[in-house]
Amino acid sequence: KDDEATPTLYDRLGGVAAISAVVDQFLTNVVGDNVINARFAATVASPSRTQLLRNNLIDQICAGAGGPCQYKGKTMLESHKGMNITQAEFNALVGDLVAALDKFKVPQKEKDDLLAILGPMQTDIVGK
Ligand code: HEM
Repeated sequence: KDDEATPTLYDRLGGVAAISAVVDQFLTNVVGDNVINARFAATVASPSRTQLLRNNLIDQICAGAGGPCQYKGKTMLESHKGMNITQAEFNALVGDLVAALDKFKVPQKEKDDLLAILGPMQTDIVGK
């Protein structure tokens, strides 16, 4: 029966409102993270650009988790090409995301499931 099906990660995370709150905390963490915040200086200096990144991240996580959103941004390869992002920078960003998930007490299973969606994107982001 439908209502006995395993809920999607989207539902288990708490829907788009909960995802938006995590993304906002994540962006706050990134801005305070000296390992990577210089990468986002131009973004943070522009409210419209910050807004676009926020919306793209929410849509990306919502859609990846099986929610009713559509990611409208560039591919991960396109958006990070030419940046030469290091593994250490990638790990720092993931750490900022985990800290945001922890702040909202997202359970280990849901953290693992989300990181399993985002982790493989590393191949299109690091060293490009
Ligand atoms: C799993 C890891 C990551 C994900 C899911 C991710 C996701 C995204 C998304 C959705 C965008 C917007 C694409 C668009 O504008 O169409 C973006 C842009 C960007 N990302 Fe990442 N990213 C990741 C890792 C990183 C890392 C490690 C860095 C650098 C330390 C980084 C730096 C940037 C920058 C500077 C932009 C451009 C923002 C702007 O247009 O103002 N990303 N990323």
